[in-house]
Amino acid sequence: MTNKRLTSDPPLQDQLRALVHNSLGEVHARKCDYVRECELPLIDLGGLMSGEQRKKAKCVADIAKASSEWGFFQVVNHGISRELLEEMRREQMKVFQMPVVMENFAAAMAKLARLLAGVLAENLGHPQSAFDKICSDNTCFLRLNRYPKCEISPEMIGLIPHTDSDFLTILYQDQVGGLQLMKDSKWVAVKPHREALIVNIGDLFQAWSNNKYKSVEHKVMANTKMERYSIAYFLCPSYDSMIGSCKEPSLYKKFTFGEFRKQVQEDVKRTGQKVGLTRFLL
Ligand SMILES: O=C(O)CCC(=O)C(=O)O
Ligand SMILES: [Fe+2]
Repeated sequence: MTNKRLTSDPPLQDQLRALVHNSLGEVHARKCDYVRECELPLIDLGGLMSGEQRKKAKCVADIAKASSEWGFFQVVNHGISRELLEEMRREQMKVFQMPVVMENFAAAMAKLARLLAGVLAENLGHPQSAFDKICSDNTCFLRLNRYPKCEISPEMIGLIPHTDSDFLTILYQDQVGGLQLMKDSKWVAVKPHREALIVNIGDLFQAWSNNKYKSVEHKVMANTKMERYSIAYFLCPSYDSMIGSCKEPSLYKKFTFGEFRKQVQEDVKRTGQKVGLTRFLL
């Protein structure tokens, strides 16, 4: 993730600048005509709703006239409240700010994920930078999860049991709860902590660490009263990165992240389930 991408607002500003620059010659080559401001035909739609036939007919005639003479018109008394329009505008502005916030968030998560992966690598006698080169901003990603409430049953699954196909995941969850993980062959529910982010080891770290670190099955149960939101950041290597074991004898065959993903996708397609790391056991 480059600084350029972070500071560019709108995101494609550089490309836009080049485009404008290239087309400027063309614009100046044409004669610069004076553009007059106009007032579009303004139609009061109150007439349409009125019980008075005469007013209604006048309104219809105005619409038809503007449609044939201008092909454009503006309407007032249209029935859409100012509050709704303004609320929508505020939401629109948020949507357009979203990519910038997301990029900043992903960059901060990436830094933390790399720090933790480095510490775990060092603990097994490898340099802290073991994953710096192979982890790629192009394959790391954010997943924005929403779990609607389910009033019918507290047993409703929000996200099926799975392990994560990455090195390490960082999860920012709200206070609703619902995340469960396998501990000593039993499901346990994670108690939300307002200040804390959750970190879990993924399949690639389990393979790299030769089973020292565990990629544990987890799932999400839907809440009966509240919807739940979480954001997960997945630290992944580039697809051609070879994932070997950090020590011999290795329990797993060597594989690239690309091969691993392909195998997972094929298994899911064929059996409806992820088989995961056991596919690569020696
Ligand atoms: O929402 C959660 O708590 C977990 C999400 C998760 O496991 C995932 O996105 O892989
Ligand atoms: Fe997960």
